[in-house]
Amino acid sequence: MAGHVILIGLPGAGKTTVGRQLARRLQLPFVDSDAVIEERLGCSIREFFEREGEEPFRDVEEAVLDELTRGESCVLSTGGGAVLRPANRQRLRARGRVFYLRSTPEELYRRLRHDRTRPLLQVADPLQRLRDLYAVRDSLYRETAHYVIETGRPTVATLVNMILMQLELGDGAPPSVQAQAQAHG
Ligand SMILES: Nc1ncnc2c1ncn2[C@@H]1O[C@H](COP(=O)(O)OP(=O)(O)OP(=O)(O)O)[C@@H](O)[C@H]1O
Ligand SMILES: O=C(O)C1=C[C@@H](O)[C@@H](O)[C@H](O)C1
Ligand SMILES: [Mg+2]
Repeated sequence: MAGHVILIGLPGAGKTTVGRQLARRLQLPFVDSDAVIEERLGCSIREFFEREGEEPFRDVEEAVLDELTRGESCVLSTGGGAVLRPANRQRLRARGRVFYLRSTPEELYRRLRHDRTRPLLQVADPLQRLRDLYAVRDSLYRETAHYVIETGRPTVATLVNMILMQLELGDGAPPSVQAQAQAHG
């Protein structure tokens, strides 16, 4: 199977965790755009955010996403904010099969409540922050994605299988089949 498999979703959605296992199953390289960005910046995203602010970070992110989606086929785990810029949304959708790993803000909070690495969540009320991010971004993820995968209950291994199943359905799968498969989440 040629082409990029691209995972999008909020912080904690499982893009890195699911992406690594999926890449193993597909025998494709796994690439985490946040890791590539940090390599390029020579510091953590958190440090860069604190020093330079969000827009300079988004500029680097857009350039890296453009580069990675023009490169060799891989499973690409994107940063949570990758869908914020229209140019990113168009490129991701045009250059790969895009999966939105969807979770509720409450579930994401349970997964990340002890995390100190995600800059957007270093606030007094991280749950409210996740709710705010979800309110803004859910529609952007849906607009970008070819498939929505509900991640609340299945194990990571099951999620990987669900994605593999969707990939085997291929580009020509009728919307009703896709919707049915989505509903199994
Ligand atoms: N489907 C899942 N069920 C339960 N826990 C999960 C699931 N997916 C991921 N996790 C856990 O949630 C945490 C965050 O997962 P992960 O780092 O993969 O998210 P991410 O989408 O890559 O986040 P970010 O956008 O911040 O990089 C990890 O501790 C991971 O083990
Ligand atoms: O949700 C976001 O906007 C972000 C998520 C992370 O993956 C990083 O890309 C960065 O911390 C920004
Ligand atoms: Mg990640």
